[in-house]
Amino acid sequence: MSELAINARQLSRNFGSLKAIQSLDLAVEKGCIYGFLGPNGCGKTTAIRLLTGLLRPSSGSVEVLGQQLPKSANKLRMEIGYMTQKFSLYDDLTVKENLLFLSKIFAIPAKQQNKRIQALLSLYELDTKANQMAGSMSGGQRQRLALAGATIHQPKLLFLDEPTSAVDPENRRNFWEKLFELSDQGTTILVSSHYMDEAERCHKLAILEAGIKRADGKPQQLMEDMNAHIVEVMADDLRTLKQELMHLPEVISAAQLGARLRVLVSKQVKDVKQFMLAQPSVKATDELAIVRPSLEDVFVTCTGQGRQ
Ligand SMILES: Nc1ncnc2c1ncn2[C@@H]1O[C@H](COP(=O)(O)OP(=O)(O)OP(=O)(O)O)[C@@H](O)[C@H]1O
Repeated sequence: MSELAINARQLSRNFGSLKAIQSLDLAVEKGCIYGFLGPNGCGKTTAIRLLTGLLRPSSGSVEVLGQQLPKSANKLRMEIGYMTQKFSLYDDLTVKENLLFLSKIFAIPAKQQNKRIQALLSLYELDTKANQMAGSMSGGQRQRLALAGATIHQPKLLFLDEPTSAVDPENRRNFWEKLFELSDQGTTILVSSHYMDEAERCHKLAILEAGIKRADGKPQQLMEDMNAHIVEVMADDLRTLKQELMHLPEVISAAQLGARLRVLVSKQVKDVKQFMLAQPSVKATDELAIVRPSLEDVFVTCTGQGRQ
């Protein structure tokens, strides 16, 4: 087995009576991009804060880069990078000043600071922005600066909390290119997201709901192991059909996608076409197609979101 960058056992954190994280077991292999996928409030930030040593667990244990948390939190600070959900740099400092400030915090020797900053400015395409106030940059530029800041000390392990929630698809794609480059160089990355396409790019991921890990594994494996058939139906009255289907215990979810209804049916049903044709709103002439699962289907199946 590969070495683990993160090894959490039965990790829990309560806030009063709220169980924000419950009995989380997590094994993140070194060099991997690991995703936390889940809706708002499911505990992604809390889990990240526990894994960075910023928050103490109510119970359970965490080992990060071979060291116990929270005991070794200070020592680990130099080995991990953390890009928080909100832009955490200074709006009223220039791009270069922000990086210079961070290089001092992370005790980069004075002689190396300039070289490291220039390398980051070039890598994150910020050369022409070096003297611009961070507060006046676009969302994509701020995000690249935040990543430059989080990696200034070349951490072995990088935590990114919903890093692309405020940027357009092209900037998101570019950002992921940078993450793959970091991963290729051996950095382990744990990234939280609620975007399915983003989760699909991860080597492995965990699906969280209400503080509980509902599933984990490689995205492809999670899709292959799904305990549901997926049928797309083209019928005249999709709204009525949807209402009809949602009353059936075998139906996990039904979502309209343009002119089709995408229906997830439990694998307890052996012949899913026959099952669909037995519904009053489905006619024998309606188009029915069994399709391959997506990560969103996995998510809906293991969190019960489709029934809400
Ligand atoms: N310091 C705190 N005190 C009390 N409750 C908290 C605290 N931090 C988090 N919580 C609660 O714990 C739950 C999980 O919050 P968390 O921020 O970890 O979720 P999240 O998945 O990161 O959400 P989002 O995607 O909206 O950032 C929420 O119900 C939140 O209100």
